[in-house]
Amino acid sequence: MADAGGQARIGLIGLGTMGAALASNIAEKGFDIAVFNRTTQVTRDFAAGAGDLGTKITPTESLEELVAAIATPRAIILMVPAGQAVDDQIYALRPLLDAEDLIIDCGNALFSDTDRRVHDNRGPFLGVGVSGGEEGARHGPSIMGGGAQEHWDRVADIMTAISAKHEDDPCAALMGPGGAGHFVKMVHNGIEYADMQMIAEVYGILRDGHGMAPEAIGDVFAAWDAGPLQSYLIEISGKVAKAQDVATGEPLLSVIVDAAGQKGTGRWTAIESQHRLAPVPAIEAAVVARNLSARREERTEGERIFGPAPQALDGLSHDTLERALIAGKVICYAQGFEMLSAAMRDFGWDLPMARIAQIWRQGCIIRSSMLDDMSSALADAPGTNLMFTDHFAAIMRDNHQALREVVAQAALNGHPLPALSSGLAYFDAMRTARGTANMVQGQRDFFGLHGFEHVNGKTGQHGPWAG
Ligand SMILES: NC(=O)C1=CN([C@@H]2O[C@H](COP(=O)(O)OP(=O)(O)OC[C@H]3O[C@@H](n4cnc5c(N)ncnc54)[C@H](OP(=O)(O)O)[C@@H]3O)[C@@H](O)[C@H]2O)C=CC1
Ligand SMILES: O=C(CO)[C@H](O)[C@H](O)COP(=O)(O)O
Repeated sequence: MADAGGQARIGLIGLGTMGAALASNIAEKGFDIAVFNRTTQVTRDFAAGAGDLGTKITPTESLEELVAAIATPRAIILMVPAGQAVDDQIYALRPLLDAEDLIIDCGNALFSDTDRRVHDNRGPFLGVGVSGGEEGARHGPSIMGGGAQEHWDRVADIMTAISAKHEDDPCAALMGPGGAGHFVKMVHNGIEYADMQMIAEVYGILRDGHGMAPEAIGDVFAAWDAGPLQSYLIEISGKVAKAQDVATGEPLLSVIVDAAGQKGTGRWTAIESQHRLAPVPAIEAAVVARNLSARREERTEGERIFGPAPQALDGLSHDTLERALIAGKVICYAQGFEMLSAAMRDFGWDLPMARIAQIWRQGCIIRSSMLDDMSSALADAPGTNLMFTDHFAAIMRDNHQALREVVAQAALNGHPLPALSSGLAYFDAMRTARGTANMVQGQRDFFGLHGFEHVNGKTGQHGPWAG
């Protein structure tokens, strides 16, 4: 689909893991694409390895050459690290572009940066969240667009064509204006963090509590992947557990250091949730767990001082663990969707909540068989916490006791379960009509005359201590 002058329909900058895969996907769907990478050899290698797709790909070795290779009005995708690299790239590109040329940041930008870039009046800009890792980018990611409708419309055919499909329904949509697309992608990653952490916590119980070998743990996850927990993350956890280290023949898990990396999207979700007064404790706990995992020397010293914590734990069946994870999974998504609701309220966005659940059904990291029902639940009861919708309330009724048993047994036997336990506390707090914040209000009024609301509805009340 080159234009009459033989120019490319779209350009892409950044041929790393995601950019190379996305460029190949775009070319495969029939769109001519011009590509550029900071390190020229990467561009040459990419073009040399493009095979049949080579006829659709124009490799370029300068920004000027890239810009000249794209039909006007131009559209150029950025697939470079979030932050300064994106600003630098925009700064370098804009002087070479026409006023109506569109820049599309498909990396994991902080949504407020995207908001700033959309509104900086330097030219059309979209911030687009892309999920699915390298495989998704190559064969069909989930795509969450943000920016003006008229700008999205200019590339909607490409976004739709390259996206994952769920029974022919494309997993690509415009979420809203400004940074809405990157906000939704950030929350997607927050849910991803919490779900991954809960799976890792159950892995710990199977390993340290039940003394199971990785291969056998992989079988358990594989069996769960055929039931209500069916999801990409459960599937790959089974595969990770079964993988072997090529050099030693040992289970791969036994040679991987227990310190989790992070690029920031989970941390941003946790921080932003506080600004929005949107409780997402399971997501926060997952971020904390990654931070704790990095404290390897201190953890080793702690074990020397106190002895190893996790003890054998025979009382929990696989069925109970599966049920606990089912409840945990619902809680992860409930917290994520609640955060999206808070963003709608605070930013005046009209996020398509049910559609978001639909475009997460394929292509993205948190794809799960539960998302079909989540989409229906969010459509039927907009604004309702997912845990309180008919379908998911029934799931929580059936499974929260298992989550309780797992958290209780784990606590008694020294297994740290930060995400599962905070998920349970969230559930219990959200089902308690009369909580304990009356005490906090009493304390605040005692030391600071902050006032409290009386149960009779009168506000600005004070205790006797206030005189
Ligand atoms: N990996 C994943 O699973 C996913 C990643 N993302 C997001 O996609 C974006 C790209 O990630 P990924 O492909 O994994 O990253 P990689 O590290 O694989 O690739 C980064 C690319 O950006 C280029 N680059 C780096 N710094 C600069 C700079 N200062 N100026 C210009 N170009 C630069 C690199 O060029 P060079 O060859 O010269 O180094 C390379 O082409 C990130 O925002 C990431 O968060 C989103 C979803 C999934
Ligand atoms: O966006 C992604 C998946 O959806 C990226 O893989 C991201 O890098 C994952 O986050 P982190 O590196 O912090 O684990």
